[in-house]
Order: sequence, then structure tokens, then C-alpha cells
Amino acid sequence: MVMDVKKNFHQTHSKVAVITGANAGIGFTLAERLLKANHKIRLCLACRNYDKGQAAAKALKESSPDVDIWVVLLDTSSVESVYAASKAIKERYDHIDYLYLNAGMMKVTGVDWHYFWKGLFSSRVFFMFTTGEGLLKQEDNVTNDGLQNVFQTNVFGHYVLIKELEDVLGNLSGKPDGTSQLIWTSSSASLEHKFDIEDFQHKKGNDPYSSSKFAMDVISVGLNSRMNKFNIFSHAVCPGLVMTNLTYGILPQWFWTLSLPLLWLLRFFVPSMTSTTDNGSEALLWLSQQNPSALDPQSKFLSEVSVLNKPFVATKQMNIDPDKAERLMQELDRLDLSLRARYKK
Ligand SMILES: NC(=O)C1=CN([C@@H]2O[C@H](COP(=O)(O)OP(=O)(O)OC[C@H]3O[C@@H](n4cnc5c(N)ncnc54)[C@H](OP(=O)(O)O)[C@@H]3O)[C@@H](O)[C@H]2O)C=CC1
Ligand SMILES: CC(C)=CCC[C@@H](C)[C@H]1CC[C@H]2C3=C(CC[C@]12C)[C@@]1(C)CCC(=O)[C@@H](C)[C@@H]1CC3
Repeated sequence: MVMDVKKNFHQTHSKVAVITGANAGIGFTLAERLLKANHKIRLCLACRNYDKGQAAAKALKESSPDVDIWVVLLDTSSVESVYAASKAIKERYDHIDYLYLNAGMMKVTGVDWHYFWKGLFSSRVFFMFTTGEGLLKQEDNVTNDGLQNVFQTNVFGHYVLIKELEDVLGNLSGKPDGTSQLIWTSSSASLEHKFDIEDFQHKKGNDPYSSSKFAMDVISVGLNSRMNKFNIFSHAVCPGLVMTNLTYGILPQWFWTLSLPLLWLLRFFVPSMTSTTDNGSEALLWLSQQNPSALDPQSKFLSEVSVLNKPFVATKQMNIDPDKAERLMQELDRLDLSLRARYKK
């Protein structure tokens, strides 16, 4: 009897997930949950600090000692670091199933408490708790590559990473039925009116974080138009308000701990008060379990939570003009080319 041993790519291949900013917060919990859901998954923790990355890998291996976890040094605020990390990633994996574009930062110098108290007793209170609009005084600086730091860290570094990894994504990896998902950790602070295509790095504005998160959503839509034909699908996620180093950089941990009862009460009206990294990573994990070709390229996926602390995934239409998205991507392509010329890449 002749056995048919020819199996397709999906039956034989162990899934590979690359997560940027995986050593802490939402990225670390996502790594834990991906492993719990599929212990055969191969994980790449792409971190800017090698020791923190190794510590995260060690912690993950404590609960699953036999798993394939690898740490690669990646600083999204440096294109040379992105080039080096991509090269190392491609040497190790011939296909990536999930590329989580999660690393992110914001530099907050203060909270506008006057605006907060006024907002608390106004009709914009729920919007204020969902987006944080107008409450945070932020600063930005210029990276060694000469770009705005928040833009380069949150957006452009990831855009270059995707371009560098193109030949291990979707069917461009040479696997005819290979599929890849690009999953952006965006935010409900992504606000269209904070973004200006003429100033896409947000050199002039005062809310670089919201601008960067809106740019992410636009790029995600644009990537679908360009890349769905290669079985590469892009989606953006809002994790909600989660207690992590990012929020501890805004106000001290003790303040957030004391505010937890209030944040839980707010869940009656604002389901984005996810609070924990477990709740916040819900939509990121959920997306890895979906057929991406069946998802609307204009949908944003929100991690939300019920009053009883049960996480769920909600969707929101983005209605982003694909032509606008293509225009932004062309700007980023030009910037990418000029930096490649500088670094002779
Ligand atoms: N917390 C929240 O309420 C929300 C968070 N988000 C988004 O979630 C994502 C994860 O943040 P969160 O887990 O909250 O915060 P954390 O600060 O806990 O995690 C951020 C991760 O990104 C890494 N990172 C920062 N800058 C760089 C860089 N230049 N290169 C590589 N890695 C970098 C950090 O590394 P290191 O440890 O070395 O600093 C860390 O691993 C971010 O994109 C954030 O904008 C979105 C909505 C709400
Ligand atoms: C909790 C109390 C009593 C006060 C805190 C007031 C603000 C500091 C706080 C209210 C809404 C928060 C918020 C964010 C930061 C902190 C707040 C402005 C984010 C902007 C953090 C990063 C994100 O990506 C957003 C989704 C958050 C939106 C809400």
C-alpha cells in the first residue's frame, strides 16, 4: 500500500510568532498566552535590551521548558538595528506566521489636572477616559537617524521591519499556501485630527502618541491593499487602558493601584478599562486564531472587558481612505530609501 505522505505547509509547519517589545507589559503576556494556546509555537522576542529579553525568555521557559524561544536585539528607533535584527530573523526562520508590531512608547511630562476635573463633570468624560485626549503633556526628541522618536519607535521602525522581512512573509516566503498576519498594537488614543500627512512625523504638534497610533491604523489599511494578494494580512488592535510600564511612566504605580476601584466602576460605561495585561492582550491573541482573509481590512479589534472582568473582543470600523493610506506609505518608502542610501543598504 502506498501512503500519501505529502502534507501541506499548514499541517507540517510549527507556527512562528515574532513580537516586538516582548520583554514586558502586553507583549510579554501575549507571549505567555500564545505559548499556552499552542505549545509548539516558535517564539521570537524582539527586544531592545538583550538582558531584559533573556530574562523574559527564562520566565517563559519556567512554565514551558521545552519551547523554542529566541531573543533578538531590536531597537525600533534605529534603522540599523532593524536591518541587523531582520537579517538574524531571516537566518533563523524561513516563514513568519505572526508578526506582532507591539513595541511602543510615549514620554509624558505631566497631567493637565485642571482639564481632568473639568472633563470629569462634562459630557466628554467617557471619551476622555477612552482616549486620554487633552490630558497629557508630552515631549518628543530626535533619534540618531534624525527622525521624531515617537514616530520612529512606534511606526517607522516597524514599517522598515515589515519591508525587511517581506521575503519570509505570506507566499513571498516561497510557500505557496503560506499566510502571515501583521498585528499592530494601536490604541484608542489613535485620533485622526491629531495626524497631518504634511507633518507625518508630528514635528509640530503636541500629541505625538495619538498621531503615531493613527498613522499605524492608516498603514495597516494600506498594507492590506498592497499585500493581501501575497497572503499577508494586517490588522490593528486597541488593548484598552492597561497598567504597564507605559502607564507607570505617566503616574506612579501606587496611584494606579488606588484608582483601580474607580477604573473597575468605569467599566459599566467604558469597556476599554481592561487594566490587566491578560485582558489587554485578548484581541491580540484572538487575531492569531482567526482566518485573516475573512476579516475586514478596515476593522480595528478592541480588547474590552465586562463589569465582571470577563475579556471579550469588539470591532470598530476605521473608514480610512485607501488612497490616503497609499500616500502615507509612499512618503515612508521615500524616507526608507533615503536612510538606506545613508547607511549604504
Ligand atoms: N498600556 C496601555 O494602556 C496601552 C498600551 N498600548 C500600546 O501597547 C504597546 C505595548 O505597551 P505596554 O505593554 O503598555 O508598555 P510597556 O512599556 O510595558 O512595553 C513596551 C515595550 O516596548 C518596548 N520598547 C519601547 N521602545 C522600544 C524601542 N525603541 N525598540 C524596541 N522596543 C521598544 C519596551 O522595551 P523596554 O522594556 O526596554 O522599555 C517594552 O518591551 C505599545 O505600543 C503601547 O503604545 C496601547 C494602548 C494602551
Ligand atoms: C484614573 C484617574 C483617576 C486619573 C487618571 C487620569 C489620566 C492620567 C488617565 C485618564 C485616561 C487615561 C488614558 C491614557 C493615559 C492616562 C489617562 C490619560 C492612555 C492615553 C494611555 C495610552 C493609550 O494608548 C490610551 C489608550 C490611554 C487612554 C486613556
